Amino acid sequence: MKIGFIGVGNMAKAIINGWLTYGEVKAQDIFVHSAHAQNYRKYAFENHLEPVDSNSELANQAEVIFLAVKPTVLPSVLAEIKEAVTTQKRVLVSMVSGVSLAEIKASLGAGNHELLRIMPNINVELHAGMTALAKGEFLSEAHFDELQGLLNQLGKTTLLPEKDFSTFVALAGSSPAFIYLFIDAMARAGVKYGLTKKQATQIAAQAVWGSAAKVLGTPKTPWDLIDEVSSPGGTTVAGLLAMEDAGFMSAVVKGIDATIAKDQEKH
Ligand SMILES: NC(=O)C1=CN([C@@H]2O[C@H](COP(=O)(O)OP(=O)(O)OC[C@H]3O[C@@H](n4cnc5c(N)ncnc54)[C@H](OP(=O)(O)O)[C@@H]3O)[C@@H](O)[C@H]2O)C=CC1
Ligand SMILES: O=C(O)[C@@H]1CCC=N1
Repeated sequence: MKIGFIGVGNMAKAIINGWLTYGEVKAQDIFVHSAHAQNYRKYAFENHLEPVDSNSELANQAEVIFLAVKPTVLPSVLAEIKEAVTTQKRVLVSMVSGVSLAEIKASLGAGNHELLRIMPNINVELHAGMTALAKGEFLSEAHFDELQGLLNQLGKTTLLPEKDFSTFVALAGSSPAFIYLFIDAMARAGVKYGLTKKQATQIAAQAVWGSAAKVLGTPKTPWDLIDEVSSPGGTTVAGLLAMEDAGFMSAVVKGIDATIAKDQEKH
């Protein structure tokens, strides 16, 4: 399957790098175009991908087209590729946050366009991603199975109604940044008590990684696990109560609220 990427920024590169690392998709089957020739040509050259001169030419060459541009750029991109997508019956996969399948369909005009909306996160590069999928009404089962198979190789996927995509953006699309913030805050506290930033960051990141693995591998709830770590009269409960006193849980929920509100703003 020949796969094209319109936009080769952070998210597109994470997906492409994830596939290339384990050879799931051949480099010569990946076509790329972005706003600046020096960017997409350099990346294509370094990774033996196929650079293409325009969005419309990419739509002529690739059977499946991943839309990996910012929401504000999407309307002009869809206008450029509309003819090729319609006449050549291309499959479109949009990872653009806040833009529904209905909006994409409306921009493309008449035709039974095969569409898939996805919301990946940056961890796909390490095959530890979390990606939501919403099928367009005309997407064939065969194309859906093939694309889900490719995305499953990059981590976990889940089918999700589009109405829940904004919540998913907060919990998985944007949340790596929130978790980096938590790791950095822990590490900074380590520095306060004399550790080097490098060592403190490694210690905090390993603790987060192991804790996430534990949550994923047990039927117990996080609350059960919190109790297992909290010895009576011990250090953990003292730390937990001080964090809650400073509003830890409501700070997290406020961050999620703001992320969802931003995703739902019209562009
Ligand atoms: N970053 C993330 O973790 C996630 C991002 N997303 C979504 O993915 C999309 C891309 O995000 P991200 O990769 O972070 O953004 P970046 O800013 O890193 O990349 C945007 C890309 O769009 C390209 N571009 C801009 N204008 C055009 C155009 N007219 N035609 C073709 N390409 C164009 C840019 O080109 P150039 O490089 O040449 O300037 C760049 O490669 C967004 O909609 C975002 O919501 C979804 C989930 C997670
Ligand atoms: O910040 C953003 O808008 C995108 C969506 C999810 C992650 N990055």
